[in-house]
Amino acid sequence: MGEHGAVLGIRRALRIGTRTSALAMAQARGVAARLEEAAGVRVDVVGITTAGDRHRGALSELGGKGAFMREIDRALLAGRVDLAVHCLKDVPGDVPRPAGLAFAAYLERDDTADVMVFPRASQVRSLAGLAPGARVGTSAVRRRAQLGRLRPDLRVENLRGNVDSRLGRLDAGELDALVLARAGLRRLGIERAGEVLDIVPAVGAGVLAVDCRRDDLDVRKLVRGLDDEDTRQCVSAERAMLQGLQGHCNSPIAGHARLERDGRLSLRGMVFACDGAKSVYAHEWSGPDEGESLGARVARDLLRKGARDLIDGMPL
Ligand SMILES: NCc1[nH]cc(CCC(=O)O)c1CC(=O)O
Repeated sequence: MGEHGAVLGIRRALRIGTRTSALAMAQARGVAARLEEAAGVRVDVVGITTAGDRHRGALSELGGKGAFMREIDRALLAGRVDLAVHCLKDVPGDVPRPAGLAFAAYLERDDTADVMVFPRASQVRSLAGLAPGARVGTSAVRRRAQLGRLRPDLRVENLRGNVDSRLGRLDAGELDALVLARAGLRRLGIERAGEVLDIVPAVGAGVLAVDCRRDDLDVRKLVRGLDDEDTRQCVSAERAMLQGLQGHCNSPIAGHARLERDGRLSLRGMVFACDGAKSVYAHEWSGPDEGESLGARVARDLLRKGARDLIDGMPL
């Protein structure tokens, strides 16, 4: 047993709670493997079905917020699991996280690109190649709005469900194209040629966050070893912007922070009307370690430019 085995006392194995989708399980297994290697403890993955996964209808019927997290938060707080792995992109910005939990690590950011993929049988391989009025599947209003700006003629259809079932419906000919995160496809080991879309990513895109009980200092210390400092800086800015905008889990909001070569943080934020016909944009810089105030500043600028009406104009 490694150095941390002793630190963890009598706990000979740690349990990671996560959603049961193939993507969530693959992500959690990746984190488990890294922890096992770093700490020499056994790490098991426990799949937890959430209300959001069980529910087939519109998410608004569940009250929207946190439908994919509540059961996992409870399991973690109750000690049924010791850790949880979340796509930061899916963590709502308008509901506070439970006070007893803390993100102990943000893994190094993966790809943030949104890609358009096409049916295997189709000859079309680009957004520009789609026929007028072609059907494109996505459930994210951020993607819908930005597609509307690029190709207002497309028929964007609301499509929920896991990546595999979406691709199945695409290949079955129900849709002419689908927009997905390239990071998700990579983590699932799915090879599909697609076109990277020139759209602004979601807040937290491509970032996995590892959640722990706040008072579980042994585990927090161990998990902190997986934290990527540059990613933490960027997400602190993006999340502060989202909080400043009180964005919900499916708001028409895009935000992307980067660390410039000179060490400054840069944050671009955009808020759209649902068809993309209107939008507001802000881009600001700050020194390093000033992500929170940078995010607040960009949010204020967007609100001053009319973001509130665009966000509230969206049905949840
Ligand atoms: N809402 C689903 C979701 N949450 C995170 C990812 C992909 C990985 C990431 O961006 O962290 C996906 C799949 C997708 O949007 O295609």
